[in-house]
Amino acid sequence: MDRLHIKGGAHLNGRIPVSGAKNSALKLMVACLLTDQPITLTNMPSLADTRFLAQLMETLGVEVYWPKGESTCHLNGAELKSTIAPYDQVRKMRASFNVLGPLIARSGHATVSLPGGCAIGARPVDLHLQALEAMGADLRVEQGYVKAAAIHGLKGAHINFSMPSVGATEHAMLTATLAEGETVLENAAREPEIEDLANCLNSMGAKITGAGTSKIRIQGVEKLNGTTHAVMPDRIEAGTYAMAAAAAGGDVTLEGAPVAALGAMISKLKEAGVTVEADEAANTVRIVRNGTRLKSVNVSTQPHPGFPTDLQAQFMALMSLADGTSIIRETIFENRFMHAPELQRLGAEILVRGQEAIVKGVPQLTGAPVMATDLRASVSLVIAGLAAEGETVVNRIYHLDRGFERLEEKLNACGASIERRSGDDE
Ligand SMILES: CC(=O)N[C@H]1[C@@H](OP(=O)(O)OP(=O)(O)OC[C@H]2O[C@@H](n3ccc(=O)[nH]c3=O)[C@H](O)[C@@H]2O)O[C@H](CO)[C@@H](O)[C@@H]1O
Ligand SMILES: C=C(OP(=O)(O)O)C(=O)O
Repeated sequence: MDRLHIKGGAHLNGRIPVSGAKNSALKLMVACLLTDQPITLTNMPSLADTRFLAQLMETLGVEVYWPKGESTCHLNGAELKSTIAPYDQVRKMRASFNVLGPLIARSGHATVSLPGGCAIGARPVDLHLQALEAMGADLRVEQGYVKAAAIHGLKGAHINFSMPSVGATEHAMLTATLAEGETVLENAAREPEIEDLANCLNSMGAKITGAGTSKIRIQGVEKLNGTTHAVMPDRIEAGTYAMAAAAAGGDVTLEGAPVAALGAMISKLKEAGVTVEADEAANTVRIVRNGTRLKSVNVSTQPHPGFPTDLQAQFMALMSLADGTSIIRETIFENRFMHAPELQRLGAEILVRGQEAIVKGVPQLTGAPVMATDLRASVSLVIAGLAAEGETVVNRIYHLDRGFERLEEKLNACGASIERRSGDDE
């Protein structure tokens, strides 16, 4: 298993290009199931998750042309050959479950394994299933699979989500594009990736309005066309590198950053005493911290436009070094503090009480062997390792490879010292 050896203590200086967003790319790939015409996605991040989903697409009969090292992915679902998404190809990530509705819309039936993804909470799929049932799908859950059929086709429906769910909103929106009549989604999630998906679907001929607000209307159409669409930049990757620069110190400019989507993160960094220069026209964010100690800041994760749960672990690494005590509340997932005991190995002082972590900042962290437990937890350990004195070894980095493209290369280009080695955990 690969691990990262990080020599901490160096300031980061330079420019980091932001890759396409994993959480957008995955749902955009699923959209190819809705049409028999080719879809071309540019700015595609080459990640374990996107490559793995490409394999599931191939199992379903989609022709995928995406050479290694290229950021353009061609998907052609002219003829689907299967409507079964097997356990082994769905269990590793959340987004793969979103093939269920599109397969029903396209073929009238589907059998899809219950999903996996980061182990950060119970993560039920009840809202996904309720939305599909409201559109007329008959569903049974048997032996870990959802078996679905819509003998009379899918019909538009009025769906009022009991909580905003990113995955359920996207799933319902994808499915409703080909349902008969109008679908209205109330209390929909407002994450920017939902807007990205709606823009792509509209360019395929869908009729979606309101994406990015809590009320989305989808007027079903008979057929969708192919398209070419650029995946939006990854706000979580951008936020992660912003926090890495803030923790290690230095002067880093993020290039191709989705500035408008980073509002909550930028204001928290500023509160912590970091200089942040965001330029929306140039799509850049400059992060500067030289010498001054970070200030402690409280944060509570919230659905967009609030502070994202996918940046909570990274912010905890940062607050481990702040002057004072900060309270970090996780309100989206019930088990997303697994990085706390690992950060403690580096000398962080963190007390977890239910949904709150109380972080008492220390002046200096010290390198140690740690273990990655999920995607964002892993990268929080990289951030802490960059700021720590001495060597940190992050074991089990396959989690990291799910969501960060060329992480060592990007950080080393700014002066970090990160080396990937294979072999047993240390
Ligand atoms: C691939 C992808 O895009 N993953 C992101 C997506 O996950 P995902 O789409 O899984 O997250 P959701 O927004 O659905 O989850 C939010 C909350 O709703 C709950 N819930 C969700 C669905 C459901 O049917 N029933 C239910 O109770 C979840 O357990 C969680 O407590 O949004 C999360 C919240 O921004 C991010 O952390 C993930 O990185
Ligand atoms: C939680 C994440 O991914 P997934 O939803 O696939 O588990 C994430 O990207 O942080």
